Amino acid sequence: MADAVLAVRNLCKSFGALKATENVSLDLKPGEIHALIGPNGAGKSTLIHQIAGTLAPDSGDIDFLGRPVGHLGVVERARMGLGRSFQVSSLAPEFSALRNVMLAVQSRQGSSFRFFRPVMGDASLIEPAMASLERVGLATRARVPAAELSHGERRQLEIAIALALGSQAFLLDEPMAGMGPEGSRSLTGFLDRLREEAPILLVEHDMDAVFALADRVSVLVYGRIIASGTVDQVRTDPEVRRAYLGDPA
Ligand SMILES: Nc1ncnc2c1ncn2[C@@H]1O[C@H](COP(=O)(O)OP(=O)(O)OP(=O)(O)O)[C@@H](O)[C@H]1O
Repeated sequence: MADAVLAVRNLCKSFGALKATENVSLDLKPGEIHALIGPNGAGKSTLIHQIAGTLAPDSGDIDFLGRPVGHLGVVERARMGLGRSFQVSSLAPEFSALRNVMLAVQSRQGSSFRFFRPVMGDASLIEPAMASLERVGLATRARVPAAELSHGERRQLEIAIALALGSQAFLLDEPMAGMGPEGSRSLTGFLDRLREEAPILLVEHDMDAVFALADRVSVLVYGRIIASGTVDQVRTDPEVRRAYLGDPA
């Protein structure tokens, strides 16, 4: 798949006798949301960990932006623009939204000579940080401490940070977790726009969100992908209905 941003081929990972990832192949193309769904314990998080680099696969290949990344650590993959978000919160709650993003811009610039300079007065940090906040629709909330933002706004702030760090693809593990119906709806609208910034591999149990957002859906059961296709293809697949969605008949 020449134009895939992310390509996973024949990935395998066992924990003792348990095959948590069994020969999984999938890809992520520019501009798309590819949802990964499946019952509890299917191996979704284990797969995301292997792609992000926090867990080593037993075998298989991972290519990102056309380069093999399987041998790289999590920090190197993140530096290349593989952005994982929402499970390990990187926010400093007492700092404003702006300051949180400025710290990300500063770490991307990686210039240690800035160390003794006050972050808040530094125009070369403010401009790109405000631009990231604007991209996620949080510019008007720039001065609000992260702790005072709503749950959904904190998700947006995490994405602004990921964008400031140069993310070229997002690995989102259950972004809707802990959100009420209104929060879920507004985060769904946000993710719908975010795909234009970078494609998203989305692990999510909220089927309303998945069916509203996904260009493609892959269904993972006991570590294996049992179906992959459009929302309609997957929804009507008899094996998927049996194994996961529940057949009303
Ligand atoms: N470090 C580990 N050591 C041993 N077994 C593990 C480890 N991590 C995960 N597992 C097992 O691997 C399987 C897949 O777990 P995983 O958390 O990836 O599933 P999941 O699809 O993300 O589940 P959920 O939807 O509940 O988050 C489970 O049986 C789990 O108990």
